[in-house]
Order: sequence, then structure tokens, then C-alpha cells
Amino acid sequence: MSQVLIKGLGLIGSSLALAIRQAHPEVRLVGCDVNAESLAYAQQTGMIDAVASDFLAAAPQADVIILAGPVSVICDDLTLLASLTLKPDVLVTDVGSTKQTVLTAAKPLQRRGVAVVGGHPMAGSHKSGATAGRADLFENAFYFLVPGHAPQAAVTRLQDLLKGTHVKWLTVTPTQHDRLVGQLSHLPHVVAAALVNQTQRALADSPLGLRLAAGGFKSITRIASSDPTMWTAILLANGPIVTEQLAAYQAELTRIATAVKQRDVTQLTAFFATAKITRDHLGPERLGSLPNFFDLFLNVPDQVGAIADVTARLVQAKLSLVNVHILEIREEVDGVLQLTFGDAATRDQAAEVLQAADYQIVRRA
Ligand SMILES: NC(=O)C1=CN([C@@H]2O[C@H](COP(=O)(O)OP(=O)(O)OC[C@H]3O[C@@H](n4cnc5c(N)ncnc54)[C@H](O)[C@@H]3O)[C@@H](O)[C@H]2O)C=CC1
Ligand SMILES: O=C(O)C(=O)Cc1ccc(O)cc1
Repeated sequence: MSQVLIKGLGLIGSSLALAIRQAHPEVRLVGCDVNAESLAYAQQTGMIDAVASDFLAAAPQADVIILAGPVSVICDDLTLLASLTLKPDVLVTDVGSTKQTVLTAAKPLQRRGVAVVGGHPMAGSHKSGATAGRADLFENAFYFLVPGHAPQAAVTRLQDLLKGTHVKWLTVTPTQHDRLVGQLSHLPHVVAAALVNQTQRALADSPLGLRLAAGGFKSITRIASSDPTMWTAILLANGPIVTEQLAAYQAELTRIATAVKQRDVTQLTAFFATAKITRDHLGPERLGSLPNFFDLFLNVPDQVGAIADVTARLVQAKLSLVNVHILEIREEVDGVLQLTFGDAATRDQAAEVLQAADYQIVRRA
């Protein structure tokens, strides 16, 4: 039986585990993480078969190693792996958001004859952790492959292992990758966070301040809720490219500030019209990112009708559900029910209704 070791069972690692499980139930999935809560959750919900408490001891047993921690940790892991004796045909891959630093860190391992295929799914969310993982997270999204010197057979093997993700594969070089995602992902994250911080300071004296924000502010700043550790690692790894792109963006802001000052109607209209045409052709929000869903995780007893009771209470309260997901119910063991709602208010009302009926909410996300 083939053994896949996933280091980092956060949003991406756990979603890959679920997708591998769906397409390859025969694979033994082993998880490794510094976060004991994530490991316990992954094991309790059947996402993984076993926990590896020592990465260095587990790696030599693995047929495939997937590195899914922050980019800086992925680079350290690649260095560590180069000091071990791994299985002769082991395949090593990662999911990091930058590829030049990762592929550079992979060199000593590649020199030892190990196939390293860089990877990066262009889907995700501002959510993090194993509880946010879902098998369909990557559906129809692009998945960058950066094979470097790895043989085609290794690439095909990875694509087969991850076929349950239903992604669209795209092979690129590390530099092409980092330029593309710098502009399309890293720069937007900086812009979103900068806008939130600057707005917070600007409205510090206003009684209602940011609470007055409407949909526009919220939708362009959603990604400012992303994990700070992960994004610090990404910006440091793609520093030179992102600073260049930030400078170009600043020049665009300066141009528009000048047009406003000069009351240049033609330039202002052209500015908005050009952006509108490009944005209107982008297609549905679902591509490359999940719509903003809001989850409730609650314990449900191992009893006939337990799930029907939960959904009936929500129907009675006229609260509309987007999805219901049973994480695990085994005989005589309570399960966790993941209820997904379209907005935070509905989720919070649902929590009140269910808590009043003595259901235990494990987590809101
Ligand atoms: N969040 C997103 O939308 C996307 C993220 N990525 C990349 O995927 C990787 C993982 O991101 P997420 O899953 O979103 O982050 P996450 O924060 O949900 O998960 C990261 C996991 O790595 C674990 N971890 C951190 N340091 C560790 C260490 N030294 N040893 C073992 N485990 C460690 C954390 O405990 C956590 O469970 C990052 O490199 C990120 O750049 C790629 C595509 C999309
Ligand atoms: O939430 C979103 O829209 C994202 O932008 C998700 C994302 C985050 C990091 C990546 O490297 C790729 C995709």
C-alpha cells in the first residue's frame, strides 16, 4: 500500500488529504503538524490514517511527501529531507505560494536523485486550519506545476495522485510562476491589508468607524483576513518581484490622484471604464477561490434522526443552509456536523437556535 506523508494539515494540506482519499481510498495517509488540535481533528474525522509525531522518522517510510506548511517551513523541510535516506522512488512535492525559493531549496535533494515537483493550487481561502479543509476546494481551479528537473513520470504520478482535486494543470517555470502570482495574489493581499489598516486609522475617531463599511469595502478586503504568518513568509519569499509590482501599483495610484486633482474627466472615465471591461470578462467568483461561506461545527449524538432533528430546527427557524457535511459518525462515537451558511448572520442565528436545543457548537468559522 502506498504511503503519503503530508506535512502541514492546514487548509491546503487537509483539503489535499480529502481529495486523495476520495480518488485513492487505498492510499495510507499520514499527517504531521506542529498543531496538536489540527492533528486530532484530522484523525478523528478520518482525514488521515495515522499521525507522525517525528517528521524525520516518518519521511523515510513515505512514497510521496507533500509539504504544506508556510513557504519558509517548506524550504526548511526540503533542506532537512536532503539529509535523510528516503525511499529510492519517493516523490516530493509542495503547495507553497512561491516557487523560486522552494525550487532553490530543493536543489540538494534533487542532487541526491530525488524527484521534486513544485506545485501550487490557485485556490484557497482566507480561512486556515484543518477544519476549513474540503475535498472540493480546488475544483476547476488552476494548479501550477513546476517540475524543474523532475522526470515526466514523476509529474504524471503526482497528477494521478491528485486527480480527485479536479484541477486544471498548468506547467510553468519558477520565475514565470512568481511573477504571475505576485501580480494576481501577493500584491492584492498587500493592497487589501493596507486598505484595512489605513481605513482603521483614518476612522479611528469616528463613532461607528469601520462598522459602517458596505459590501464594496468588505469584498475588496476579504483577503485581509488571511493568516499573517503565511503571508509574511510569502512576501519575504517573493520580495524582489512584489516590491517591483507594488511600485507599479503606487504609480497607478499617483496617476489617478493627479487626474482627480486636475479634474480630468476624460482620464477618470477611461480609468474606470478600462477596469470595468477587464473585470466584467473575469468570469464567476467561484474560479480560483471559494465564495465566502460561513460554517458551524457541532457535535451530533450517534442516534437515529439526530441530523434530521438539526435540519428540522433550522427549517422551523427559516434559516437557509448552503451545505451539510457529516465529518464522521461511527457506531457509538458522536460525530461532527459541518453546517455551511451563506452569511455570518444566518450562521450565528443558527448557532443560537441549536444551542437553545442543547447542541454543542465545537467551532464557528
Ligand atoms: N490559504 C490558501 O488559500 C493557499 C495557501 N497556499 C500555500 O499552502 C501552504 C499552506 O497554507 P494553508 O494550508 O492555507 O495554511 P494553514 O495555516 O491553514 O496551514 C498550515 C499548517 O502548517 C502547520 N505548520 C506550520 N509550521 C509547521 C512546522 N514547522 N511543522 C509542521 N507543521 C507546521 C500549521 O500548524 C498549519 O496546520 C502555504 O505555503 C501557502 O502559501 C497555497 C494555495 C492557497
Ligand atoms: O482567498 C482567496 O481568494 C485567495 O487568494 C486564496 C489563495 C491564497 C494563496 C494562494 O497562493 C493562492 C490562493
